[in-house]
Amino acid sequence: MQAPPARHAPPLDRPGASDDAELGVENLTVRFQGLAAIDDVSLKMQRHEIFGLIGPNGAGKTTLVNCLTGFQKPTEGRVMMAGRDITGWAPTEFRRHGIARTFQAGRLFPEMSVLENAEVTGVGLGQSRRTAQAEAKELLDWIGLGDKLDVPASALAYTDQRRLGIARAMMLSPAFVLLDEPAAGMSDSECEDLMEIVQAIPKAFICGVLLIEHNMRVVMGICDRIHVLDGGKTLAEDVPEAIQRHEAVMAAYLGMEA
Ligand SMILES: Nc1ncnc2c1ncn2[C@@H]1O[C@H](COP(=O)(O)OP(=O)(O)OP(=O)(O)O)[C@@H](O)[C@H]1O
Repeated sequence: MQAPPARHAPPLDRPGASDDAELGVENLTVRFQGLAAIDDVSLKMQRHEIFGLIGPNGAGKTTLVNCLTGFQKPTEGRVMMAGRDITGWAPTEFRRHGIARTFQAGRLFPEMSVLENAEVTGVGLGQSRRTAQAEAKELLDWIGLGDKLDVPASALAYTDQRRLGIARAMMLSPAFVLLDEPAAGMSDSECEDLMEIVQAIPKAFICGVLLIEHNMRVVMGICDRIHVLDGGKTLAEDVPEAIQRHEAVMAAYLGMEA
């Protein structure tokens, strides 16, 4: 893989997206037919860090990310960026203001080429085709897909589909990117590659990363801080070394892969 290009997110071209902007939720609750998928959770992340979000299946991780990207309206509480209440925004507004995400299921356009998949994101966000293509090529090169630009997304290996999902999310240099289980189904060496990519993002793009991941080697290896959810509630938030020693966290994960 090539070294990441020295690119920087233009800091003030989006409302609230200054270098020290924070993204977070305050007293967030999401109920589905009475069940609290998220129960009074508060957290805050910054643009220079990799922030892990972990918890057993059904803990509420995806629901929280859906709230942080406009895909889910909270029942109570607020979503905040740089001190601004952005709770009611639609997903496209979140994306236009520099909050991007990947999806567990990929959501690629299978018949379109790798390059077109990234390019179409830029065009959808208002770039000219030429600008979008140039940025897409640069990003795809960086992420290790530079030799597969013309390959249809459907023909990509699973891990390459994940890379393409990340490249698409990085179009227009977001201020924050939320990665939903990027290492799922990857081998150890593929995980190493992925960790290198994710680790480069905060410095190369001045972009905070929120990482949902079940692979504890990945989470403990690259996160600056980790927030643990269990049954929709915050169980702990701390640096990886402390989370690994946290008794309630260990109990919640008992029997799970460590
Ligand atoms: N649209 C929905 N309607 C009803 N219940 C939902 C909906 N989305 C999520 N839930 C429920 O909310 C809870 C939290 O789900 P969520 O997918 O956020 O957890 P998760 O931590 O991401 O789990 P996993 O690790 O398995 O992806 C679960 O009990 C789930 O069944």
